[in-house]
Amino acid sequence: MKTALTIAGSDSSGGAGIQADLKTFSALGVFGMSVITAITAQNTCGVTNIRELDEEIIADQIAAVYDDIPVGAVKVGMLSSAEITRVVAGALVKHGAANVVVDPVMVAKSGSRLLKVEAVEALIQFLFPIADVVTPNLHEAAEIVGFPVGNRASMERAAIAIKAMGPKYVVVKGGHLPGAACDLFYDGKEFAYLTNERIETKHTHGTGCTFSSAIAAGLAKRMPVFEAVAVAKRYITVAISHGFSLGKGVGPTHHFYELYSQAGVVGDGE
Ligand SMILES: Nc1ncnc2c1ncn2[C@@H]1O[C@H](COP(=O)(O)OP(=O)(O)O)[C@@H](O)[C@H]1O
Ligand SMILES: Cc1ncc(COP(=O)(O)O)c(N)n1
Repeated sequence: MKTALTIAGSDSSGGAGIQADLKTFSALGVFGMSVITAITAQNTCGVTNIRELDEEIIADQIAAVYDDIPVGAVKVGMLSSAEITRVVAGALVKHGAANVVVDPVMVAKSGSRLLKVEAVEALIQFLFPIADVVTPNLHEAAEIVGFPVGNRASMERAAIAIKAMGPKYVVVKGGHLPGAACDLFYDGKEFAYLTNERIETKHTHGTGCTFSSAIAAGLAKRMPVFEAVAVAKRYITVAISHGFSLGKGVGPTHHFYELYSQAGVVGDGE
């Protein structure tokens, strides 16, 4: 059985964070494990409270998993603070983590901050150098590089600047661009665009979490990185096209094994 670990925040409404990650792992036929960094009181309308866990229990969760179970890939999501970021990076180094996907989660779709402004520097300093893939959206890319990112030319400049911070691959997500949903993949040499038609829906809660977990699932299945990203792009497109209205606000993406096997996104799940 292939395994993947998510290190992220809990979303009580089940659409994003740890919950979206575990649903994605399951739908893609990978055994999911989780380390919780923070608990959000959250629903489709927004985040009403955040409680960070202390660094000791975060490090102990990571040790409990790595000391016992082979981890095929790890996805890192919400880290909340600079201290948590440092502890997670240190633990991943200590345990020799491989196939590290970092989704630099900063702000929820509803506008609440999920990573303190002063923690962005720690993310760049401690986690980017050990990341295989980093997956910023346009807003996160801009906050990381310090210039606006809003079209293909600036996405390419941002990808080059982020690559120089240490990750092996960068995917700048263009979900917030006008027009097609166009993501930029950069390996340090060439750019490749992964493009799908924009799906007209407001139900996009958890899209970034789902996409980065799907990449981790592909890496856990030992796919080459570009293939894992391409499969994740197909997965997120199907997940958004079956997104649905739940609650009063922004509904979630859909994760259902049968759907993905019919769409040819997953095999037999090994
Ligand atoms: N309306 C949409 N239609 C199709 N794909 C989308 C749509 N919105 C986002 N995506 C895709 O979903 C993934 C997550 O992107 P994005 O929304 O930019 O990230 P985040 O959730 O971190 O803000 C990307 O592959 C992006 O292209
Ligand atoms: C706990 C948690 N983690 C991450 C997100 C970002 O969600 P999205 O994938 O919609 O950007 C979120 N809303 N809550």
